[in-house]
Amino acid sequence: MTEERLIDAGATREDDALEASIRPQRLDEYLGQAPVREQMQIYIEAAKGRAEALDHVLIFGPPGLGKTTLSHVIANELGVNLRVTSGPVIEKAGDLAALLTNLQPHDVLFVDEIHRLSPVVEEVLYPAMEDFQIDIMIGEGPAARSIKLDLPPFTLIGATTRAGLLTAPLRDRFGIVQRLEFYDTDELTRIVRRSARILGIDCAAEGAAEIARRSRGTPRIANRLLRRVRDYAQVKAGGAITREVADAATAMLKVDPQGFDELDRRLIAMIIENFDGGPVGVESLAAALSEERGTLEDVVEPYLIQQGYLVRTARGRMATNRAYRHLGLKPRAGADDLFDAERAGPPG
Ligand SMILES: Nc1ncnc2c1ncn2[C@@H]1O[C@H](COP(=O)(O)OP(=O)(O)OP(=O)(O)O)[C@@H](O)[C@H]1O
Ligand SMILES: [Mg+2]
Repeated sequence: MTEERLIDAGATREDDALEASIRPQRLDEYLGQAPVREQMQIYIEAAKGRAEALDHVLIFGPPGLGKTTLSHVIANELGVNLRVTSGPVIEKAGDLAALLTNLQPHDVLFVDEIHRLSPVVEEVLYPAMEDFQIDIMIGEGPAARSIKLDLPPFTLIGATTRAGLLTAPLRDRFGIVQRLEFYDTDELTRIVRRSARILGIDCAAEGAAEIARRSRGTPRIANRLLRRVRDYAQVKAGGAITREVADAATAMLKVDPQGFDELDRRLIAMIIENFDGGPVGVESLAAALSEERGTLEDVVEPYLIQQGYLVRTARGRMATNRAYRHLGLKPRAGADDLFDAERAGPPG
């Protein structure tokens, strides 16, 4: 993919630039995700009340739903420093040791893409998480010996789009596991209105709702669409984002009313037109679409499944009747009954 997709949930440079001003800092600005927010509020207050480090937190969910944001919010609410790193960046055990030994008591160490830690580094992390201790090797050859170092009590926050790729021992060491869900239209509407307020954009409630509906359940996309619609409003409509303006702007941007992007549509069309509606294995699908299997599994499928356009069955992916209708095709007779029966089986 060379061209940047408007609806792509991944972060871009422009996102990064505006990020600082609109990223929620406190729990009460973190909209939606009510169960996560309520639980975290209790855990944070309890840890502070006991003057302890918060238990380690694993946050998982598709790109752009607020994993990084939540980790910042948690550190802010705890009133501690946040150190940020990521799985692929920590190459050697020594890199991790250096990070850990530099923490202040109760600090948060945020490890993004934690499923990409190397096994050697992961080994160092286990005793660090469990006992706040690390074993490091001093010297080389026959004279080498390992010494134990005490660490300050700290909180590890791990984020991943792929909880399934985490090793069991690592997963087990997180006392708190939070799964982020796609946002509904009301929640995204509130997020758009909040961002508009901060960026000084004149945006009516119905305009915000229109943007929210087309944002693929994802705050990052909602914020990005808001900026593009603002451009349109400024040049074509005197600045204010009304429902009509949001409609016209998103139509110009060719954003699907369902918020689907090009890849969503290609995937649905591929299953229906080339694989007769499925079931088709994810590898075949990835090859046919010239996409990586991981992209399909982490980025594309979760939303399509949540919206009921796709099901994962033991034998592969299948398009639902809703997917047929989305492409303006006639559903296969009795197809969804079959899916319902198969949905009960293990995912494949
Ligand atoms: N609950 C929320 N309320 C308001 N805005 C949010 C919320 N969650 C995320 N955002 C906004 O969405 C943007 C993307 O969120 P974030 O960077 O935390 O996603 P992520 O899950 O870490 O994505 P990735 O997997 O790509 O790292 C942020 O700029 C933030 O402003
Ligand atoms: Mg992130």
